[in-house]
Amino acid sequence: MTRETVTAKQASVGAPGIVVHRNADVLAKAVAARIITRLVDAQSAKGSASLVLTGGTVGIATLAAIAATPARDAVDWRRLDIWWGDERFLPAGDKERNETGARDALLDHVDVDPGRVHVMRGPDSGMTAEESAESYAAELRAAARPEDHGPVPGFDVMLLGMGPDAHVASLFPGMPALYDTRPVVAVHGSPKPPPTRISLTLPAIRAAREVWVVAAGAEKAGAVHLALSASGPVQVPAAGARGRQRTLFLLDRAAAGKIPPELGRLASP
Ligand SMILES: O=C(O)[C@H](O)[C@@H](O)[C@H](O)[C@H](O)COP(=O)(O)O
Repeated sequence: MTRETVTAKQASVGAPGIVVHRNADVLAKAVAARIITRLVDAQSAKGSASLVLTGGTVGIATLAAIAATPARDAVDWRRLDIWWGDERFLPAGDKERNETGARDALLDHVDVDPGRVHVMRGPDSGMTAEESAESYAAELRAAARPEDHGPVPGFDVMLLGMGPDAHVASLFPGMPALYDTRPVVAVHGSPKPPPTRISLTLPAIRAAREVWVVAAGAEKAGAVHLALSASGPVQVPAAGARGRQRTLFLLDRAAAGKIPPELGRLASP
């Protein structure tokens, strides 16, 4: 696995770390290995772990890479809480749901505890999108502990795909969800179909111990550049995606093509 990392300058406290891989396939496999290690460490330290999943090509490819590696058996899947950063507001089983993609890629192939797989409900639940968002917020609040200091649990790892417009989850530039202080909101009029979604907001994203933004392809390079520069999160939502303890941008070379010079040169061209 070829990995180029930005110079040590980038590793300053608070600044996102950047790790660049040869291509999207190596990226997915490398993120899979990183997730497995992080979950094993968390379970060793505190007996359980929590992982927030994302939709999108890299997000789902990463889950498939986890399923494909024997190292997946190092994770105690029964002691893992699984959440979503966003969901398309579609009926359970719809192939366009992020949940369906995650189940097909990984969750149906490992021994998860169904009671610890926290899905964002669709219209088949009888709830409106707003009610589904409120229901998910209540589930998050019930899972939060005193040490989390808020209504959202301190997720060990939150995976976030990123769009070419620098959206993360279903937080699209300039839309009302970016001004919302609640942890979960309904999104209407999403520029990325389908139009109605449920999404964590930036305050909920920032409750995570670690936020890992994963992106591949030249079409993401501009958004990566903006997200790593001094951009405002309303116009560049990925610029607001920061973990309490650590933030990583896990990229392929194409998506890293416009890394700002002030962030250091890639270790090798
Ligand atoms: O519901 C969704 O669509 C995702 O959660 C979304 O945030 C996705 O991760 C990005 O749009 C990147 O998607 P790609 O990796 O397919 O470009």
